[in-house]
Amino acid sequence: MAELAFFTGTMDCGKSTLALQMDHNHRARGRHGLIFTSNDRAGEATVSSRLGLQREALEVDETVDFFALVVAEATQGRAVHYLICDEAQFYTREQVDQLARLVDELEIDVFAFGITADFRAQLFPGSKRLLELADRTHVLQVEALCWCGRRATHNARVVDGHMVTDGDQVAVGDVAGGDEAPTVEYEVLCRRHFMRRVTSRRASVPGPEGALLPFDLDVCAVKPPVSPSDRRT
Ligand SMILES: Nc1ncnc2c1ncn2[C@@H]1O[C@H](COP(=O)(O)OP(=O)(O)O)[C@@H](O)[C@H]1O
Ligand SMILES: Cc1cn([C@H]2C[C@H](O)[C@@H](COP(=O)(O)O)O2)c(=O)[nH]c1=O
Repeated sequence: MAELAFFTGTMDCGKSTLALQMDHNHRARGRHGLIFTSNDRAGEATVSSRLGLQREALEVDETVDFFALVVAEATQGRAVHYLICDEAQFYTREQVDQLARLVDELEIDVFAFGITADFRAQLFPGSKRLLELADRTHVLQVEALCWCGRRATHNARVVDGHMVTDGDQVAVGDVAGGDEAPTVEYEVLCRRHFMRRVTSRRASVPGPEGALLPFDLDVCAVKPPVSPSDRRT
């Protein structure tokens, strides 16, 4: 039975690595798949993992019709067994509907990968629709960590060293510590430090508390980093 599976998590939790591994495993068993991505950091039509793996892919923009594309492929004698869809947060709602149709009407497995929420903790359109439609949703097991040692759950955007909460939803960029100096930088944080806008940079510079994001949250103190053995599970 074909399925629509959504693999999600923060930035830098291993989604693209898993996407390439899944493609490898399915291809190794003689299945024919198509790999899609959108706005990968490494450039157009590429799925790249921070572990160094990279593969050519089909670039998804708003004109792509997954259903028509797969039918055209099959009509030319190349039956498609599965799709790998990276950076699926950037897909449109209609495109995710097309992916679900491929599963239900043509029995094609669709494995989608993407971050759930943007730098304001608001759902991306593609992720929202995937959460609504997927047969199963997996939060990746490799946890990216906040500077405090807790599990990171949020993606903060950092501009000129400061966390921002205004701007375009889409701004391609990397987490700090990547190979190249990013134009737009992101840092993964636990919820409490995301809400209080305490990035690693701010945590190391004692100063007044910043304004809270507009969420209803009890006051929580900024604590020094905890060692892995003291981490909460
Ligand atoms: N030098 C490294 N050594 C070991 N693991 C690494 C290294 N660099 C990155 N990683 C792993 O790769 C993960 C990021 O993988 P990637 O597929 O690029 O993430 P995502 O697509 O979710 O942003 C990190 O969480 C880390 O586990
Ligand atoms: C939070 C957030 C992220 N992005 C961009 C930044 C990266 O280019 C991708 C995520 O890629 P990854 O493989 O999961 O690291 O999304 C964005 O455009 N807007 C945001 O709010």
